[in-house]
Amino acid sequence: MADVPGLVVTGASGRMGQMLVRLIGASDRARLVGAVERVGHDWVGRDIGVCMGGAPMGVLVTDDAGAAFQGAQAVIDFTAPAATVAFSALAVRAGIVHVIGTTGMEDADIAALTPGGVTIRAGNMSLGVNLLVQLTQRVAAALDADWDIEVVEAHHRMKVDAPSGTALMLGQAAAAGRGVALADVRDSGRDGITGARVRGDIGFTAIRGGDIVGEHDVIFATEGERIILRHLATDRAIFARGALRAALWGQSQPPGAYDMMDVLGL
Ligand SMILES: NC(=O)C1=CN([C@@H]2O[C@H](COP(=O)(O)OP(=O)(O)OC[C@H]3O[C@@H](n4cnc5c(N)ncnc54)[C@H](OP(=O)(O)O)[C@@H]3O)[C@@H](O)[C@H]2O)C=CC1
Ligand SMILES: O=C(O)C1=N[C@H](C(=O)O)C[C@H](O)C1
Repeated sequence: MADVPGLVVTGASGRMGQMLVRLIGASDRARLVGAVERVGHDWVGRDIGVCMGGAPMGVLVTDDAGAAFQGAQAVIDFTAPAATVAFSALAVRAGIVHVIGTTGMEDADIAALTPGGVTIRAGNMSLGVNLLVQLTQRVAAALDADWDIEVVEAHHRMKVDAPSGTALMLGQAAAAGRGVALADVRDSGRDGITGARVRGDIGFTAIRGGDIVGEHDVIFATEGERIILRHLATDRAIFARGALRAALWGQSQPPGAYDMMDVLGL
């Protein structure tokens, strides 16, 4: 196993962190060499496998990301925007691939990522959603603005950002298909006397409840008919598998900023 890439998982106690630790632990194409949590987290200093309620995995949770990255080949990072920006500098310094699943990143966060390394960032790492992004762009390109475009997403009650990263990917694809910038046509969070829909706008609606893993509809609605493109995620493993694939793919890439379309060859 020593000849397969060593991976670090940040936010190791999180929903995605634990999913990734399990996936990497069971993989024969990568090995887990680090698990990072924030300073003061009660898992720090303990074996990650035991913390997750299983057998020891021989990796102690650390709050020292810089040390964890040294000697690894990649870090898989599903945390929060400020943490991801900080991990970016440490990943480039350590010369390792940075796979970023974190969503809710503003333009300023993206601009603050440290250049010079291999960075793979996507608001959704699943094959299905990345195909849906392409379909959305094609359908939007085929239809004119008589067709209203609405993106509806649903997630679990603990999600902190809206619209979801996936919804924004889909909105950007629809805007690209139409040949417009999403920032010019984005309509999020209707409430009250909103007035009639503006022709050409792309609307976003976010539902939050229970344990919904992630659901996305792109609705194209016109007089007398509707087209709905839909992706339903029922298992977070789809995101973890995509992230592991990205970390392995990144090992043979020159420095640059990549996304899952690059990884999947779409
Ligand atoms: N791109 C994709 O395919 C997917 C993206 N996501 C995104 O991934 C992110 C995480 O989602 P999820 O796992 O559900 O969220 P969780 O809240 O369950 O996990 C986030 C983890 O990151 C930790 N964290 C936050 N800040 C730091 C820090 N400074 N240092 C170390 N650890 C830190 C949190 O610790 P603490 O609890 O102490 O705050 C927590 O353990 C979200 O942005 C989500 O939208 C999710 C699924 C798929
Ligand atoms: O927070 C989540 O859970 C998810 N986040 C991503 C997003 O914001 O789109 C991907 C997936 O939908 C799950």
